[in-house]
Amino acid sequence: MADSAQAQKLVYLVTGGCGFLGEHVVRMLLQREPRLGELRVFDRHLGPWLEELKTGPVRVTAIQGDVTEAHEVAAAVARAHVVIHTAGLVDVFGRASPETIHEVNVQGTRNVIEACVQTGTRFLVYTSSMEVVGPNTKGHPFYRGNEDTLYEAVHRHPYPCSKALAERLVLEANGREVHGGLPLVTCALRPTGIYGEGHQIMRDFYRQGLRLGGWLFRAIPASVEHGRVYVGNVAWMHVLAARELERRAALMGGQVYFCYDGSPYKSYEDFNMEFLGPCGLQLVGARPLLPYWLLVFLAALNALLQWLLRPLVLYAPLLNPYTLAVANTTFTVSTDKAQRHFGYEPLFSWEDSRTRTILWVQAAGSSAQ
Ligand SMILES: NC(=O)C1=CN([C@@H]2O[C@H](COP(=O)(O)OP(=O)(O)OC[C@H]3O[C@@H](n4cnc5c(N)ncnc54)[C@H](O)[C@@H]3O)[C@@H](O)[C@H]2O)C=CC1
Ligand SMILES: C[C@H](CCCC(C)(C)O)[C@H]1CC[C@H]2[C@@H]3[C@H](O)CC4=CC(=O)CC[C@]4(C)[C@H]3CC[C@]12C
Repeated sequence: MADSAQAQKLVYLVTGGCGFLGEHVVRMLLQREPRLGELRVFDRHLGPWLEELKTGPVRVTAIQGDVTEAHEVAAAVARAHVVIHTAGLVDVFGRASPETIHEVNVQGTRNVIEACVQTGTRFLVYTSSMEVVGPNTKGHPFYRGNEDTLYEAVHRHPYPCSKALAERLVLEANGREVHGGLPLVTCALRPTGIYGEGHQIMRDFYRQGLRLGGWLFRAIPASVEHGRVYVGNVAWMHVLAARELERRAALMGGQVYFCYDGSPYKSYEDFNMEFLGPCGLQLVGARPLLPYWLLVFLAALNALLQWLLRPLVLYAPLLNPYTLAVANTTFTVSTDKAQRHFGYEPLFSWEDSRTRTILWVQAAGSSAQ
């Protein structure tokens, strides 16, 4: 990736490239990375849509593999210039065991780092999460904070614990000598709640609203702000960070960046209504319909039922003590660090992001009828 080799075509690897974010990163690279020569898409479950990408000018290599298998990761990383590591087990509902979440998110990330070191890949962008910071177990608000905001990050849930550990591994690996003698350059991007085309929870809320005759019921006070960011902008930020890591290695290496764009600050439910409203749903209640103590009780009941039923069936509803705490705690970011460090500007305006998401919800909803 030296200046003298401007014309050199680069090999990129995207782990988790068939997930919600990963697919957008893959498509964004193909559209907006002129130096791309080969794109390797690594995932445990490959999507059929990859086939259509194989007919374009860039060589697209689909690799079915598991990040917890070090040899599979090493084979995929070999001779890649850049790795974008988005693969992860996103589970805050108790579907997977804490051990599995740790294995995929922490050991999987360790495998990616070691593969870079062994094979001589120098540039690694890691998809971290706002959850690395908070909300913490004490429910402290994080109001329009940035990467330097002091906040007591206390985690107990396996998902944020695993993301925090993995992020630390990635940042500590910055500067390690890779095969060939040059230093590894790493950075971590921390999206807040991502929305956009492919967002399964949004689709589930839409279907639930349709089942309830077009109504959704407010559970969280409108005053609780929740940070959200459009998937296209998160993908764009990954592409830009990956592109700039070499030129700005001294500045960007070992750094974290929140993902942000022009999406408005709103409560989780009011924000969802920006898309679900135009699709015909209504949110009932200016205030939560149930008292908070009752939600806490129901969340605890769900947790108990999940535990009791586990030997028989997987019971994993949206409401549990952890999701309630996250949804009910203000967490919003306000920063320009990515702009200052690598020239990031959102590619999609809020209006574009909103329109694209509405069209997707409508299509996803009608295909479910
Ligand atoms: N969805 C969100 O709101 C946020 C997500 N993130 C992070 O973004 C990344 C992507 O998340 P999403 O796209 O939402 O999730 P997703 O579940 O849609 O995508 C994750 C992808 O990783 C793959 N994967 C899982 N385990 C694997 C394994 N053992 N080996 C290989 N591939 C494996 C899955 O098959 C899937 O395609 C994750 O690292 C997540 O922690 C961060 C902040 C917010
Ligand atoms: C499922 C929650 C909303 C339901 C609340 C209820 C039952 C009261 O209506 C979601 C609220 C906030 C979401 C999380 C947040 O966006 C931050 C995240 C970051 C990640 O890295 C992964 C996903 C998530 C934890 C996200 C998960 C769903 C919510 C808890």
